[in-house]
Amino acid sequence: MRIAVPNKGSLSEPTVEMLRESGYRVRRDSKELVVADPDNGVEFFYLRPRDVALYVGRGQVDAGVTGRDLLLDSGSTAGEVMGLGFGGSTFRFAARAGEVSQVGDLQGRRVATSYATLVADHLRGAGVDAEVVRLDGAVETAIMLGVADAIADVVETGTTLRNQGLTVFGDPILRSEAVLISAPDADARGLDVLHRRLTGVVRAREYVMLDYDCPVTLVDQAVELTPGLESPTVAALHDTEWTAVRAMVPRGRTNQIMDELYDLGARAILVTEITACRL
Ligand SMILES: Nc1ncnc2c1ncn2[C@@H]1O[C@H](COP(=O)(O)OP(=O)(O)OP(=O)(O)O)[C@@H](O)[C@H]1O
Ligand SMILES: O=P(O)(O)OC[C@H]1O[C@H](OP(=O)(O)OP(=O)(O)O)[C@H](O)[C@@H]1O
Ligand SMILES: [Mg+2]
Repeated sequence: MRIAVPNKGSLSEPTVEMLRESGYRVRRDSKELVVADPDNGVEFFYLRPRDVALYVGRGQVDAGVTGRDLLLDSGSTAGEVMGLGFGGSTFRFAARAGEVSQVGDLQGRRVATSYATLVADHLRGAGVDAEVVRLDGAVETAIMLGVADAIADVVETGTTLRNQGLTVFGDPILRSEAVLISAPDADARGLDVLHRRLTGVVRAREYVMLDYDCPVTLVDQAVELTPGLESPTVAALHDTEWTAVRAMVPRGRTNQIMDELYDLGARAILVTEITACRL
């Protein structure tokens, strides 16, 4: 089983971290390009994020991690297996405020981007005939320097656009995140294990483990707030008027649930991270 991993850029470190949490061997320094993990029967290839989809699409590696936007721009036949919940961004058009306000206004004009295939496909789909100017990066500057009338680029916080006095227009072209991709003829067993392990980490990040003590008389109300997955663990305490409850709760609601439990009368409410799981 061969797996491609981004060697640089925004997706690299979070991917390495996720693979580590999934029990795989990862590189020790950023110059290592190939890492053998014989215990798991895997070889990792650290490649440019943009090249991952090409290798996977040609079947030279079985699977890889890249951005959905990079996958679509590559034109590769690799397929998306799952979203990994990090590296989130939107892909958007932007221009100087007032100059271009909808995609139709791009007719006959110039759009700078590092994602030329993705943008050309989108413009074609919208029936707009515009010149796509392919740049390597820092595309926000292309308007100021007179190379383009608009840009299409990754927007995460929007800081880069704001700094250049640019405003987004039109609907987002794409919502992207890091994705696991696979070759059509990938090693099915290896891919299955990888998929399951990554899912275990992605799901674990969506939850935390909550432990608390609750008066026995209130336990039914408490477990309504923390129903867990199948059912919460309810265990006896030495003091028979109290009981201990343990349940997974959605991470995003942790503090709200803690407040509600406290108001109800629960005490010693503790939150613990879950690093991996099989649900
Ligand atoms: N703030 C961000 N800037 C750029 N890409 C981002 C950002 N957040 C998430 N991404 C995602 O990272 C991928 C691009 O990674 P890539 O390594 O090519 O560029 P990068 O992170 O901008 O690195 P660099 O430009 O320094 O080489 C895309 O899938 C993109 O959606
Ligand atoms: O919305 P923001 O949080 O500002 O992030 C988006 C910016 O970050 C990336 O640039 P990067 O730093 O990778 O430089 P590059 O354009 O040279 O790739 C991307 O191309 C945008 O310019
Ligand atoms: Mg970049």
